[in-house]
Amino acid sequence: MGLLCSRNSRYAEADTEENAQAAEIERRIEQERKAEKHIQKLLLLGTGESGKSTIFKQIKLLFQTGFDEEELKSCISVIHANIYQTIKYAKPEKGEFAQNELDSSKYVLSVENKVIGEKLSEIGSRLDCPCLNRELAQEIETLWKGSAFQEDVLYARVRTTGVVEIQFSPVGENKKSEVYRLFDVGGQRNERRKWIHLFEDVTAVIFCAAISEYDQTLFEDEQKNQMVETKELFDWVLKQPCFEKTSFMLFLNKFDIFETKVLKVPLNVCEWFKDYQPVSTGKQEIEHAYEFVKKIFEELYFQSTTPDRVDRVFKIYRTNALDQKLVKKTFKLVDESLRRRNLFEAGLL
Ligand SMILES: Nc1nc2c(ncn2[C@@H]2O[C@H](COP(=O)(O)OP(=O)(O)OP(=O)(O)O)[C@@H](O)[C@H]2O)c(=O)[nH]1
Ligand SMILES: [Mg+2]
Repeated sequence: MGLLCSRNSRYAEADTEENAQAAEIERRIEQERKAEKHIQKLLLLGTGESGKSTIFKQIKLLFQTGFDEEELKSCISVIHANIYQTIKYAKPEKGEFAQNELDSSKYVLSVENKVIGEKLSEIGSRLDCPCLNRELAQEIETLWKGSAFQEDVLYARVRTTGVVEIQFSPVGENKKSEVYRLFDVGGQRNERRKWIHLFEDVTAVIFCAAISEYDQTLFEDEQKNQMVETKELFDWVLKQPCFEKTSFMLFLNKFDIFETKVLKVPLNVCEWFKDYQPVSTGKQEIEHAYEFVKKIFEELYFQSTTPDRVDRVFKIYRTNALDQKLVKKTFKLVDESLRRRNLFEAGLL
């Protein structure tokens, strides 16, 4: 018996040693794999409600299939906030959702998902919210994968606090292991002091400006026009010493709202756009107004960029963050532009 025990313990020791060696090899392989990859840091910046998190969610849906514990937790709160809207096909409350009319046909839940949704919603409303267990996690995952829920999550307005990050590679494009780390931050004034911690080694800033906000005031300060706040923030970001070589991708977002609004509310209600003169009606007028806004942002960019930074990359994109195809197309352009930049810097272009 004693002999057996000591033999067993020797086997166990050998096993542990082998395991440790295997773990060490795996660690080294992983280290080498990481070193081979070219990690690029992207920051989503912009004022509150400009659409940063919506872009972030879209990119996540496009490039990441995994589902981690943190997501499961935040999922419960989103479900609780929104599931009743989904289940009852009720119109969302103003301010909580995107400002467009919802197509209720997209929101039909399966019977199974409806039952799960109601259960989770009840849990979310309890003060003693239980810990996540396997069963709950599976149910959340089932609900999460439903198309109605994916739509709902995109429309949900959850103000970001702190910093959220994903890492991904644009796959399926026959490209080398290019890896992006994308950061989403809160855009409201009290959140912006946290940004500075992220400003080192940034490959590109994706600056979101909601161009439909020209007649709106800030959530944090009802006296302040949102577009003027965006102007001041963009100017501040452009002048940051850390961004000397950083590329700037300006997303003129919420174009879908802009195109209907601009025909009803003249652009020049905003003091930054006071020189705007409408020239036409319909589609032509929309294009004219958009080009005006684009030009004004371009002028601001060049005014705020000192001569030693003129070789920074600066691109402007017209976006609607709710449109996944458009976000995909836009991100592809961003990706191409950054790759070209890398080749140029490496002297290969
Ligand atoms: N119609 C429309 N709605 C949008 C668009 N982009 C975002 N939204 C909606 O606008 C609201 C605010 O979007 P968020 O992505 O949460 O904004 P944010 O910039 O992350 O805001 P903070 O976290 O406060 O900084 C949400 O209800 C979105 O669904 C867009 O292009 N078009
Ligand atoms: Mg956000």
